[in-house]
Amino acid sequence: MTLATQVNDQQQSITISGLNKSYDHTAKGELHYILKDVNLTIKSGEFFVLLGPSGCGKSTLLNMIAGFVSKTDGQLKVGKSEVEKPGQDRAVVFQQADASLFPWLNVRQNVEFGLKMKKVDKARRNEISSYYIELVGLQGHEQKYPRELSGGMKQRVQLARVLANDSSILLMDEPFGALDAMTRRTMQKELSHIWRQTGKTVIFVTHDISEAVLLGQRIGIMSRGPNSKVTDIYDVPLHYPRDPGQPDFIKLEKTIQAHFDHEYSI
Ligand SMILES: Nc1ncnc2c1ncn2[C@@H]1O[C@H](COP(=O)(O)OP(=O)(O)OP(=O)(O)O)[C@@H](O)[C@H]1O
Repeated sequence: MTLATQVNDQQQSITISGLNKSYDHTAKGELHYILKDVNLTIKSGEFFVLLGPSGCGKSTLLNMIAGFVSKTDGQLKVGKSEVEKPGQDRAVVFQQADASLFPWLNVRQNVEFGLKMKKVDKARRNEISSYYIELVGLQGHEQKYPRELSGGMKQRVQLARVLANDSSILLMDEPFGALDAMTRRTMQKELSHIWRQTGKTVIFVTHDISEAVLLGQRIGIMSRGPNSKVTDIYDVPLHYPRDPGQPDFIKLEKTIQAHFDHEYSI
């Protein structure tokens, strides 16, 4: 089965220019910036990784793109439109799948939830959910409830639901951070495979250099906060699927590690 008509129909890039975010003021009454002068363009269909130390503002930036958090000033556009609120073109995958799955719905019902809200008819819902359940490797588990699933399986349900809703942009906030190493590696492989199959735009937040090099076409490095911004962008000129044992992979990992070592040594 192919759902090719369902994807790639909303191609749009993300343009961020002079973007600032402040929640409060300093003692002198000046704005205290979490993010200051963020400039970034993410191409449609790109797999872009945001990498930075804990607390630098990665989630804040992702949530601003999602429309959950408002900007203080600057420009943040998806396609030609300024982001002002959440939209169906953007979907967020959180670190904890538990918070986003409905415990009273089984796997298929969770995956179909958004489609039902959009009043997609039952036969089509079934077709779409079957496709994505298979894509994330959950066939045979359709009737199970979240409490009967492992952490990795729940994360797959979250991913299948987001894919079924057909947002063109996936915003992923450390989605595999809570998984054990083996499950995490499997999920990374599957996500990379799914991205290559669907052509969606992915913005993936992590503080794990190896994960960034494994998945991203480009890696945006965020500086330590406050006044955090994207200071450097690394291209990852490695073919997929990538092998973390490969010399060029290790070399890039080391280069990025040296970047952080340098920043923290000053
Ligand atoms: N609602 C809020 N009000 C005030 N400050 C906030 C709020 N949300 C986040 N912050 C602050 O913004 C900064 C960036 O937080 P954010 O969660 O974006 O960082 P992060 O890079 O995603 O961190 P981590 O990798 O640890 O998840 C932190 O100093 C945090 O305390």
